[in-house]
Amino acid sequence: MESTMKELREGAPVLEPKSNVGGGVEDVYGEDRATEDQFVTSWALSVASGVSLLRDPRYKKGLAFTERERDAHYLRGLLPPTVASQHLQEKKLLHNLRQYQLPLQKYIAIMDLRERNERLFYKLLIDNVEELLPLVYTPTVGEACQKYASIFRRPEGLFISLKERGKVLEALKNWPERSIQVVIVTDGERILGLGDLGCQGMGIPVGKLALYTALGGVRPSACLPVTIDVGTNNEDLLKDEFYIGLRQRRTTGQEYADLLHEFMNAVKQNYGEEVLLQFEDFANHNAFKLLAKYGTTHLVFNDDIQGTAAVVLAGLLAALKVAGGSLADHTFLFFGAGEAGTGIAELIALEMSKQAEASVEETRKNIWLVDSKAHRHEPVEDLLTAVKALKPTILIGSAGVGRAFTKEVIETMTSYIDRPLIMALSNPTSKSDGSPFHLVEYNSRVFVPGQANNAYVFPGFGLGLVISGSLRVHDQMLLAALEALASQVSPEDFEKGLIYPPLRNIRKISAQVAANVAEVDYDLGLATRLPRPGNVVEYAES
Ligand SMILES: NC(=O)C1=CN([C@@H]2O[C@H](COP(=O)(O)OP(=O)(O)OC[C@H]3O[C@@H](n4cnc5c(N)ncnc54)[C@H](OP(=O)(O)O)[C@@H]3O)[C@@H](O)[C@H]2O)C=CC1
Ligand SMILES: CC(=O)C(=O)O
Ligand SMILES: [Mg+2]
Repeated sequence: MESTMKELREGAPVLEPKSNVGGGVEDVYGEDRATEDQFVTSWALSVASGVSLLRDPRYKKGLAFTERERDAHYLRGLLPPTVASQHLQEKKLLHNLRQYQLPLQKYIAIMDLRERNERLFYKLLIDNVEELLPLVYTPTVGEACQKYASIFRRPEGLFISLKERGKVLEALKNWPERSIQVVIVTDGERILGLGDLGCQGMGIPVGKLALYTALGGVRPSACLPVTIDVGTNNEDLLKDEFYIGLRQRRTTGQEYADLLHEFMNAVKQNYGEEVLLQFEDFANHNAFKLLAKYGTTHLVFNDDIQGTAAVVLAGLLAALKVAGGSLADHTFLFFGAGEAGTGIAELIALEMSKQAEASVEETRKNIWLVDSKAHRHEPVEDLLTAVKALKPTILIGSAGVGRAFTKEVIETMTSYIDRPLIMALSNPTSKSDGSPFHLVEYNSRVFVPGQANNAYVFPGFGLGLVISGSLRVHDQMLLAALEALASQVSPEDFEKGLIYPPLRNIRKISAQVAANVAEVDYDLGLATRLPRPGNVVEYAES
């Protein structure tokens, strides 16, 4: 004991970065085990101790510091005598959180926890994912973005505005972490279904990256949330005296492209070829262009287009296991022909062409998309007329418009098919048919509506790219990811009418998704972390 104490006081034993399988993902900082109730060595530039340790959100444990840690880290007298387990801290926090009436109050409380005690935040999120996901993520994060200026306490993530033109690399270098593996970037123009929230869109990359850690196991310090601020066309924000972003209308054209280009190149220059850049909540007119432009030079992934597509197709494949038949037996109608709708439609067409050995052009013929103007059909007035005319057997909502799937629409579908498949994807609740949904009790039976959300795939997908050191995203990886997700739906889930596995299993699901994605990376020769691990699932789980 004496010698251990001495060792710790004189500086904890140096952790040798282990070159474990593939290299580059070794847990030098102990973060991968961050939620375990374990002895903490507080690595910073120097070993933090005393008051500075108690104030360090990454290493502090509050009352959970053990007697041994209190001696080793000069904490004697700075804490009350009780040593509380992490489990007890978690119980107290959950109790406190449940006292708040409003979801936004809960959001503020949980994000405050993240600022105070990162380990406890992630532990809480991991253990209570079903309860807390709607706070950290959709729908509450949408409200938080709308009210971002008024609840703003301290900056989170990196803000790259037009003021940083020519200095983007400098701004990246100001970020305290060096080993970044995942960047999520938004320009705030299409935040969920809420439209242009400008600089206040930052809540989205921050929330999604919290899920990268909690759901996908990527260490927090390797995650970088970024908001590109090129102005906003939201008149209310421009008039709001508390607005935190650039007070000008959105820059477009060359100026926009130049800032994005400088950013994309600076990220690659600073963090290397294998850094994953996830585009999130860009408006339609930029999202497809950016993905096409940078898909060949960077490791980029658009969650709204690609992640959503993988999740929805996984749900369809799972549903077909119950309903029988194949994708080709169905007529698809999308309400909303944007990033989500067309992304899903294209992936369905690709999978159908694989299954039916037909051309993608041919398989697209069973898929219809409706926006506020109709196309390749006599113009139709509304969704109901479209349903009557096309008789879809699968209806997917991705228009960001609320209350569109009326009783009449559903009843029309049930008039020609016993069990239509209906997926309401739009977010958040105020702009949708209500994802996530409440339980429904009917004829003494309780129905649990599933939530088709890209959170089922992106954390595992990103982890797969990270652990294999992928250089590019390929459609085959999306197919591999969705197959992994669909395979996780158990007979018990089907029994309950579910086509997605419960979110409480999400870390296991993410590991499976990651493993499938990494396997494709290796197969396609796009992986740089060599040698290829023997058991990729175990590797992802580790
Ligand atoms: N569940 C999930 O995982 C995901 C959900 N989403 C949600 O899906 C929604 C759409 O996102 P995204 O596709 O990226 O957005 P886009 O802006 O790219 O697309 C929206 C589409 O809806 C159409 N639309 C808008 N208003 C109407 C209307 N009144 N009637 C018919 N069509 C309409 C638009 O076309 P036009 O304006 O020309 O009519 C456009 O085709 C959002 O609510 C978003 O939050 C997105 C990604 C993932
Ligand atoms: C879930 C998501 O990515 C969206 O609604 O934009
Ligand atoms: Mg999104």
